[in-house]
Amino acid sequence: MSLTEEATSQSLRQIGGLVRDARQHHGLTQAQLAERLNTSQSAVARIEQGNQNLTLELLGRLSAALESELITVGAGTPGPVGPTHLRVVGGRPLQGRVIVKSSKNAAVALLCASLLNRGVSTLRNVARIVEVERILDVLRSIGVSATWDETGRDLTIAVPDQLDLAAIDADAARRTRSIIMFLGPLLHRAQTFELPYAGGCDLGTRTIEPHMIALRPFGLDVEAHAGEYHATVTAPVSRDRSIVLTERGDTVTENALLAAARHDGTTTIRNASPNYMVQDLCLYLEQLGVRIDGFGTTTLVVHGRPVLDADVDYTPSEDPVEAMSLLTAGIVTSSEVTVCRAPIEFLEIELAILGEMGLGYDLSAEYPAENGRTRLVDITLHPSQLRAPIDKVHPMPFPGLNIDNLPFFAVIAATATGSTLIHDWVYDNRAIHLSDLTRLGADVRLLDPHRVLVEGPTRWSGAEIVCPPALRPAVCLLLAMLAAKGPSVLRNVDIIARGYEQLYERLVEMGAQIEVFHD
Ligand SMILES: CC(=O)N[C@H]1[C@@H](OP(=O)(O)OP(=O)(O)OC[C@H]2O[C@@H](n3ccc(=O)[nH]c3=O)[C@H](O)[C@@H]2O)O[C@H](CO)[C@@H](O)[C@@H]1O
Ligand SMILES: C=C(OP(=O)(O)O)C(=O)O
Repeated sequence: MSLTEEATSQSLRQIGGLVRDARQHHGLTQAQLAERLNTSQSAVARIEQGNQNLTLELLGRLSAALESELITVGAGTPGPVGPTHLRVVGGRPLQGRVIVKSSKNAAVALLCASLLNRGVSTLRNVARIVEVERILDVLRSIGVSATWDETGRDLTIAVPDQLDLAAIDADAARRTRSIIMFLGPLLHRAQTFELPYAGGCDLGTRTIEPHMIALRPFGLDVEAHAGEYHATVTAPVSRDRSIVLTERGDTVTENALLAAARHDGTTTIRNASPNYMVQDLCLYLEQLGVRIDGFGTTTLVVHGRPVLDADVDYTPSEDPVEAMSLLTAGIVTSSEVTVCRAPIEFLEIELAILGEMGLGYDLSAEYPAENGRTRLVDITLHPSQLRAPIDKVHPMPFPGLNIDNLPFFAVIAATATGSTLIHDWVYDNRAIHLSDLTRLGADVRLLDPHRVLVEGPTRWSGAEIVCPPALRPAVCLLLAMLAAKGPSVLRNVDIIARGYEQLYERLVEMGAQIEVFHD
């Protein structure tokens, strides 16, 4: 063996060791990692033993599958590296068409809902995002079989009769708030159980009290201590009941639906959220045989069935927040682009405000999403001179301006002439992150933790910024960098993968100049 061959083989063994450690850290078997990579278990075994030549492409897929950039190939020496960064050269118009992917928030609700089904749930066209992988890790850790098909888009989920809740992947669970939606399905399966605290983005305190109130009529009592929710299902439950949600929250409505689905009787949920992810969940539950009256309204009447056992096939709808992100990319770069498959019902208020601000756009005829209910359109943007809206921009539970779409209005307002007041009454810590836009030349003043005043138009300039620990504000910075002439660097962008699939690649396809790099 020559010296070069010796060095290569040593490098491959080192990489193999890193892959094995990372895989075990994630609690994955070789077969599970193989599934994520779309390869065979024997190929993973060869990689871990250092007996497999590695292309850059395979290294990239390994890093994505293991949720972290473990390996870099620089100057011939592999070694551990830190987070992912972006180098952006902005000021270039985008062009062409971009297709909106299916939603993160429906995907996580449907994954939790699959716990209700004794049959096999096939979920199609599921977003390949870290948030989905986290819930899948948790499901697999308790014994659920979840398999991607060979296209990597469709998931088959089969739940065993007995779940191994003691083996729950607490690390994955703590990194997502959606774990809270295990409560509704699990209260039918165990009299006592523990779940790790729900986590997620740093948006300030997010109460789970409405969930406790909504699930109490189903006999659920939860005590929180030592990093865990200790759940007991004891109280006797009546056949028919009416629940009034104290907040019209999305996941609390979903939790109430999940609990009601297997309750033998009728549950009326008042002040329910009719938002997009709730609608997807209702449609899936209907396929499981649960009748739900009031679809798309704030009063849902659920006719539960104690046993849900059906092989179902469901495709969640397109993500309105992704659509808003892509629209914002087009608006702030003054581009003529078409955002295809946008769920119009969940963007109407956003578009009405943008129309008032002077945005020119055309809508195609409506067509149905795969779920048969959600109305989609293609939105073509025309470069427009924007003016600030007369009234403040503020979110409301649906039907209102989507809370997750609000941050994008800060970037858009910065390109408009005049001052825009943005009022995020919802999250304590989200508006604060928008003040990072000043680093790119915007005039964004934080009036208090919930209100920012944006004065436009902005002469954007490039800068180097570290991503805030919040998904949407992080994407807002990236989009502002697309508007800023010259180079920018956005550091620690891994949080974006929590909710967006191939965002950079798709923006690059539209003409953006974005390069991924590591230290
Ligand atoms: C997985 C998922 O689906 N996540 C979405 C869901 O989270 P989720 O349903 O978990 O949202 P929260 O329950 O945290 O609600 C968001 C905030 O709004 C407040 N609140 C909500 C409703 C209401 O009527 N009154 C009220 O005050 C809550 O107290 C909280 O501070 O809804 C949020 C608000 O749309 C979105 O940002 C999240 O993307
Ligand atoms: C706040 C968000 O999501 P989550 O509820 O998953 O934290 C979001 O999608 O912006």
